[in-house]
Amino acid sequence: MKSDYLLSVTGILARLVAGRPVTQDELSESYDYVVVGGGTGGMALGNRLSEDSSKTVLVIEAGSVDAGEKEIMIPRHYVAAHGPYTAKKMNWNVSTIPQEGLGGRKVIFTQGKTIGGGSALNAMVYDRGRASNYDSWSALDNPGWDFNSLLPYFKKAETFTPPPKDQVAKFGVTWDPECHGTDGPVQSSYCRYVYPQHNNFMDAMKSLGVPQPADQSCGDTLGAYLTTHSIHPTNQSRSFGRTAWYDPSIERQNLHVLLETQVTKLVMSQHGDNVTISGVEFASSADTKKRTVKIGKEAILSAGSFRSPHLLMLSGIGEKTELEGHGIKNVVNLPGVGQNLQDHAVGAFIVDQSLEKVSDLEDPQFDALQGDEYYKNRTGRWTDGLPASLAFIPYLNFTSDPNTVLDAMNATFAIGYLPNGTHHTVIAGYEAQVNHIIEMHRARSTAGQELMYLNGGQLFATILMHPLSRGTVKLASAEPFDYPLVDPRYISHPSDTRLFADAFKYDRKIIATDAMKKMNAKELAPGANVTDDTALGAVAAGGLSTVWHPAGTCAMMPRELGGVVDSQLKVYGVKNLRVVDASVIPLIQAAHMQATVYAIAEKVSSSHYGLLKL
Ligand SMILES: Cc1cc2nc3c(=O)[nH]c(=O)nc-3n(C[C@H](O)[C@H](O)[C@H](O)COP(=O)(O)OP(=O)(O)OC[C@H]3O[C@@H](n4cnc5c(N)ncnc54)[C@H](O)[C@@H]3O)c2cc1C
Repeated sequence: MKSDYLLSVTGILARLVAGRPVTQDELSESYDYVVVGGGTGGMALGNRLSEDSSKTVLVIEAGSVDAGEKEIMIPRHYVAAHGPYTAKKMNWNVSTIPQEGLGGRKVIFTQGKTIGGGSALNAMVYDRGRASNYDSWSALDNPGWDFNSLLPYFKKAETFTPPPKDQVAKFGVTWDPECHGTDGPVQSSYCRYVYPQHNNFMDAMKSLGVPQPADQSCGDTLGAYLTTHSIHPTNQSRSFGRTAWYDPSIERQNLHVLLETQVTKLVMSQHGDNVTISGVEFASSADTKKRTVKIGKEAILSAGSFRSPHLLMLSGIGEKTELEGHGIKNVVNLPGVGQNLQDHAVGAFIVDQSLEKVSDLEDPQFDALQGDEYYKNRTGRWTDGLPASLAFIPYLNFTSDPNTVLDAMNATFAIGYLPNGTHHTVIAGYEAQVNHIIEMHRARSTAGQELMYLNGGQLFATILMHPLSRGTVKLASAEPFDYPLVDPRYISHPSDTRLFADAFKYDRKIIATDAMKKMNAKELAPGANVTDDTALGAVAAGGLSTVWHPAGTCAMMPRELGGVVDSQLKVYGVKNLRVVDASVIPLIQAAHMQATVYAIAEKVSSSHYGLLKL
């Protein structure tokens, strides 16, 4: 075990242990940067910030580090990545509060609690939103966050590998190398196994006028295609926060990672209106003694869309009345904290089709053979298990009634569906967002739904890309080990239900295409007898779930629009505190999350925003 002594910038002689996580007793008294949460954004930051060997960096992660278990690493076991195995130690195991729109049902909300956070448990889809999505961030008064400005950071995080020749020949995959990175830490490649039914899907989509984009990473995501995943192309295993960012940096002597420790509060000093973070408080459990570590330069919250706002509130940053209601002194009155929660809800259309039996991994003998093939050649069904055939479809392309749906989204009416008592600045921010959503739908410059064609076409999953419903994250109590109350308020805006009804009707058009008829595709659910919008909406509500994409709860927007961080991701009213995770996304993009979170971390840790130079 190597050890060393370094002089930190604050002049404190610090004992730094390299090559492994540190224990609480091995911590230095002070670090230049303390990153709270070693998840998707946090571990990327920990890595990038510690590239400068003159800076000391501490990452504090509530979970532990995986040991390369098959449940984490192998695509075939993806479902296990948010199943019982990981539930024991890598998942926060939380649910939403009862959802009014879902008849009081709670939704289980998997959240990673390990190095890599969500990137360790997710379905590995590695994609980007449409250019207009990021351009709308910029238009919400965040200069520098349009697609073209973000593209270099998407590329910086990525090493892209094109599909093998046989896959190109069989499935017509296209790509544009100009839009990809070649030496970033995160691997992006195509799943080695592709269902033969992918071609039926592509043909069906084509016959309905849905094109295949040359490469979705270039800003034009609309259309149907085979997506890339964060998978290592050689060994067909997960590329994520641990493999991409933690493993390559843990040997650095200026980086400390403290595991199984929860940050409980930010320690502040206040002189008049000047608020500075002087340290962070942490503990390994509710029963153990709390300790603190000092901060030389900045604290960075990367605890995810539920826990970053939670920590702000526990520390006195948030809506005054809510905090005081829990006996917490309000240091900065920031009503946007924990508001503006957006998530991608999903509804299912179930299909019976007989082209090929696709669930044969349930046959233990077949599964074992496929396992052997995986370990020997890294091919076969074990390299699948993930969503791969996707279509991003503009709303006006699948609704039968374009004018009515857009009129019903009207921002002036939409604010009536926000939670009672929403602060006027948050309302103003929401109105601005809704206007952007309507504009993107009208111009067909974004997707209304992502259609996932799963298990070779046995399940069509509709994911609502731009929800108008907004939820909240609130304190359950002032006790830091009590998980906050998560209320996504699914389908609280009626337009969201309407989109699911429109999508189900469109699914019926898909299975009526010649390409699907060849597979004898037949609707199993909702069922042909369910036809009117109200009944289809009720079916959607009955089965509605999440694809675990919470965002927006520490939104990057002006303060007068309910924003929590400015366009440098600095928390308003505090001198040296940033948030770098999915919570800063002001308006959720029509895409999955991880590539965007990495791009955010890459951008903020580049010299552009001066984080490294402060
Ligand atoms: C099951 C599942 C499937 C998904 N599928 C996909 C997909 O296919 N593609 C995609 O792009 N996205 C997917 N996502 C979403 C994506 O993974 C997340 O949006 C992304 O990982 C969020 O990154 P983050 O940095 O905001 O938070 P996280 O990665 O969740 O990181 C937060 C970290 O902070 C830690 N933490 C929290 N509180 C504290 C505290 N008080 N003290 C110390 N540490 C703390 C947590 O343990 C966690 O490690 C999926 C997510 C899930 C859960």
